[in-house]
Amino acid sequence: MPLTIFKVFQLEAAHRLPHVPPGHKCARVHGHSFKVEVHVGGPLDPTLGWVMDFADVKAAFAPLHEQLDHHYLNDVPGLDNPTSERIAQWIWERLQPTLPGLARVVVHETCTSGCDYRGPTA
Ligand SMILES: Nc1nc2c(c(=O)[nH]1)N=C([C@H](O)[C@H](O)COP(=O)(O)OP(=O)(O)OP(=O)(O)O)CN2
Ligand SMILES: [Zn+2]
Repeated sequence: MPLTIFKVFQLEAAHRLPHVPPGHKCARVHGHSFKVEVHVGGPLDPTLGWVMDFADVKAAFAPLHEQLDHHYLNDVPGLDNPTSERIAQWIWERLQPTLPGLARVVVHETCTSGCDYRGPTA
């Protein structure tokens, strides 16, 4: 990809990880201020001077933000085990059909941890 652009989204959500060993802190319900980066690659439009309008990235992500923000992620269909990895894949699968050039979905679960997903063929 010659150029990639990205947009960052913030979402507040709760989750628990149902398959961690007994006593693991993440077995308990807890919340995060997740940050999601959506990266889109492609050629530069010579007239507009951009890969894609940031507003189009925001519009594509909006229905997913609606499903995730201020929700208990374990209740979201397809997210019964909402690790950073599964959340990144979940977003990719739903975004890819409507966002040509999707290159990366990065989920920051905390300030220090997260997942960088570049699609199933990367
Ligand atoms: N590979 C993964 N490991 C963990 C995930 C995950 O999604 N993928 N998730 C968690 C927990 O949900 C937890 O909320 C985040 O874990 P952690 O980074 O350990 O959180 P801390 O804020 O306690 O981290 P410190 O930087 O050590 O303070 C666990 N593991
Ligand atoms: Zn967590």
